[in-house]
Amino acid sequence: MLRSCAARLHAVGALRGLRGCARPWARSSGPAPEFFHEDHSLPKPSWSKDMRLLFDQFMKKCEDGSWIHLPSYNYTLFQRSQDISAFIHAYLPTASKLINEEKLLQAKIFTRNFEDGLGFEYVMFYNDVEKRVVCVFEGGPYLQGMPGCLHGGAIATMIDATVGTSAMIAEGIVMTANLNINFKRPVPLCSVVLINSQLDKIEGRKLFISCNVQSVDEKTLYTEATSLFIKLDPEKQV
Ligand SMILES: CCCCCCCCCCCC(=O)SCCNC(=O)CCNC(=O)[C@H](O)C(C)(C)COP(=O)(O)OP(=O)(O)OC[C@H]1O[C@@H](n2cnc3c(N)ncnc32)[C@H](O)[C@@H]1OP(=O)(O)O
Repeated sequence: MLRSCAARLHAVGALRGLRGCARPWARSSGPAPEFFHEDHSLPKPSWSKDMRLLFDQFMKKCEDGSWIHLPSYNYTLFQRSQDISAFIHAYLPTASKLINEEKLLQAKIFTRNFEDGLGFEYVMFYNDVEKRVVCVFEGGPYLQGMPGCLHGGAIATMIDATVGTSAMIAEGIVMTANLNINFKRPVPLCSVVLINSQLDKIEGRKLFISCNVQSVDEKTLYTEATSLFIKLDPEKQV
């Protein structure tokens, strides 16, 4: 079991551009640039007390191996342009006709490219037995929607990232087909929330993952969501 869990986390690593992972579509090899080495899910001076407290609590749970801390980087997928190109041609051939490959060299994960403390601050943990990914998330002042509240799109983004991580761990290369969100209470800007996701079932290429967003004391249920992810089939012309 640990072996298969490690294999799937390895797949997530590959998706995030970690070094040394098997990438069947990759045509080149060699060391990754330095920017891949910074794990953005580790404590920073800009983190709030609540964020740090929850990080420490989850890291404690990681000690017996039941939970795993998931690293996170600010550049996406692959470190070399030919890798990106090979991936897109293999998995997204229709989209590839419209993609400007020069611009791809500048691509970054948008949740990881705000100044520290101003945008998305988050860290995820994974429990293989329970098939859960939990994200500790604090939305900074640049994510305001209604005055004093987190923008719904920012919440949707982090839900997508959390359930997407769960889907990638389970099945590798997936895309969101459906994300259904009920916003039940406004999330206060700059507060820490817990995004709890649960892999409910897998049917063929379809992965069903549910999710909720709660306050740290678990007294307020802010948001509930369900999602459908589809494992990409390189034989299909998506
Ligand atoms: C990187 C590290 C960062 C860190 C990790 C961060 C993670 C972030 C995750 C972000 C992920 C995204 O936002 S992805 C971006 C947003 N999503 C997209 O752009 C996807 C756009 N849609 C598509 O490309 C396509 O529709 C796909 C790939 C989803 C599915 O196309 P397909 O492969 O041709 O599959 P298809 O045959 O149509 O469907 C397969 C089965 O699923 C069903 N199905 C398909 N879509 C739906 C649907 N919306 N609702 C219900 N059912 C559906 C079909 O009926 C069928 O069921 P049956 O007949 O078999 O029963």
